Amino acid sequence: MTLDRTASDSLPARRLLLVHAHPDDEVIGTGATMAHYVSTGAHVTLVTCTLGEEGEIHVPALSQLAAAEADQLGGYRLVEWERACAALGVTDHRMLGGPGRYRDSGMMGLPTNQHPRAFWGADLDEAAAHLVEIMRELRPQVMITYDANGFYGHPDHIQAHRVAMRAAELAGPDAPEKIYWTAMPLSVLRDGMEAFKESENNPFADVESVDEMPFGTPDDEIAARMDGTDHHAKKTAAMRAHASQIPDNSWLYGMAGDFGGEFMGVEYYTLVKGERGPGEGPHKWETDLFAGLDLDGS
Ligand SMILES: CC(=O)N[C@H]1[C@@H](O[C@@H]2[C@H](O)[C@H](O)[C@@H](O)[C@H](O)[C@H]2O)O[C@H](CO)[C@@H](O)[C@@H]1O
Ligand SMILES: [Zn+2]
Repeated sequence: MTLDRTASDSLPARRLLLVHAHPDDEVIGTGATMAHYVSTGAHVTLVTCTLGEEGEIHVPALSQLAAAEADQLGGYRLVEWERACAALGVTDHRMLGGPGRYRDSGMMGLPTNQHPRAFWGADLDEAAAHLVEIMRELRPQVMITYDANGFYGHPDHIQAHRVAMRAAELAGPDAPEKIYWTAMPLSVLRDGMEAFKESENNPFADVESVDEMPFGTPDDEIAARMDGTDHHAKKTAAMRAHASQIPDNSWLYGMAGDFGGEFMGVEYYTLVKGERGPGEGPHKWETDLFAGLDLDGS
């Protein structure tokens, strides 16, 4: 079967697709990876599934935009999201089904999960079809999304995982050859707990052990370590674009500042589809998500 030539013929040889739930997830979990691949000439496509309408607001002057007030936070976060993508150098950023198609479901168990447009209640195949269309257009070789728990259990993250994986099933020959899920090695979590012990803004303050965290992956189950410390400043600038969600006193800035690039500029992944390419270190972690792919014919 010969495929209709798609837009991908005119795109760079390496094409990366990321599927995230809300504006700001892209930078927190994968900002350095995105900046790295943009800077090395790959085509990076970000698909975000909701506008983040149910988010908290950490800028007092914007408090009336909240869902329970003027319900305008989604439109505001769309602009933050575009500015964050610009800071990372990402020009291809899309909302799944178009801006406003799927609504932020709120935290698990809240009544907002039942909103008629809540992403959590979306029809899986209908939502996946929007992503299949993008896969057919771009034929990305690599896709990044979350694990089945959505990394930390948020319903929109779980649904983003389900939609991304379903689309990869439906896309057939246009599906990504390699699929990664965002992850945090237990060794890094432990080091982070230790490093933050004396910090006044300690995100681990209420945690006795990493086993209490909703995320954490044994080091030998991690497949890739993306060192984007060269892009640590872009990631920080992109975080600042999400000011309604990431306040100036956020512990994330503490990570970026006090603990250097390891916590902010390095991002980790498990590999759930495709062959692992050559790697480095005791666990042979890949340092390139396109490692091992034949990019000539793709
Ligand atoms: C990083 C992320 O996924 N943020 C989501 C999340 O935000 C949390 C929510 O506001 C919660 O009430 C806070 O206690 C928690 O600190 C926040 O991380 O959920 C929001 C609502 O669905 C979502 O808009 C936000 O992007
Ligand atoms: Zn999120």
